[in-house]
Amino acid sequence: MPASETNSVPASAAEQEVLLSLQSISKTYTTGDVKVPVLHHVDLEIYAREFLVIVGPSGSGKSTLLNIVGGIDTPTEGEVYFQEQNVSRFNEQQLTRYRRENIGFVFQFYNLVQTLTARENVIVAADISAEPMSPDEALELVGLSDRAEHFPAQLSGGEQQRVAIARALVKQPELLLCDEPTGALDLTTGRKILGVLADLNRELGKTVVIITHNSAIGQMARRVVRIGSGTIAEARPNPHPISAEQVTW
Ligand SMILES: Nc1ncnc2c1ncn2[C@@H]1O[C@H](COP(=O)(O)OP(=O)(O)OP(=O)(O)O)[C@@H](O)[C@H]1O
Repeated sequence: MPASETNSVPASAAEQEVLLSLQSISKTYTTGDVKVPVLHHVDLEIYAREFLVIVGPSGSGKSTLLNIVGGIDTPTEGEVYFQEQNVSRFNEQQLTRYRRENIGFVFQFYNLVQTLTARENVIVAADISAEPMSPDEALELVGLSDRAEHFPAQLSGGEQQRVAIARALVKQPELLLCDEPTGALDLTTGRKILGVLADLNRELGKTVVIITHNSAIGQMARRVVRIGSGTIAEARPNPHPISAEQVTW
């Protein structure tokens, strides 16, 4: 695969369709009298069908940002627009529907239900979705059809992460949000998972956002956003993204 085909974000700015927009987002956690300011007036646009990597050190606010994008958390100030909808004004019920219909989450430690097989983990997600794809198709897309009847404990870390990706994907969401998806994996397995995500971006046109402290992963994206101390320190185009197999750390 040529490096230029590693993701499908449009080459020219004029073609870029904004899928989600964060407008002056601030977040302060309050526990009793203690206030922890985490995000400070963050502006960020996520483009439809892009493969975006957000990098930053531990504690810089990456997960908080991703949780706000995904409707798991709400900002203290600012607006979140998904297409034309103001997500930051949604009530709990609307947020639940927003997450179910539009967002697939992939976490560092997979978060699978241990008592369910791979297929059943995917079926649970399909069952609460408006227009799911078939669970078997989702497992096939991540190359795990032959392990569908296995329980998480019978699968390697990389295989469990594939199940988690299938579970995120089965809902047919527009946006896949991945929080340190390779954080618990070795380099070889991590590359395979990144390859699966790049394929879903390129072949199905899914918008993929990866947050990570691992700046090497940024080399795969056409655009890398660097977050530091709760602000966007840099948003940099990468004209020569590399493929997942070429990433090294
Ligand atoms: N619910 C919460 N209540 C209070 N403080 C919180 C809460 N969630 C996160 N924080 C604080 O916000 C800051 C940013 O956390 P966040 O998890 O967003 O960072 P991160 O960049 O994802 O870090 P890491 O890479 O270590 O996961 C940290 O100082 C954290 O302690």
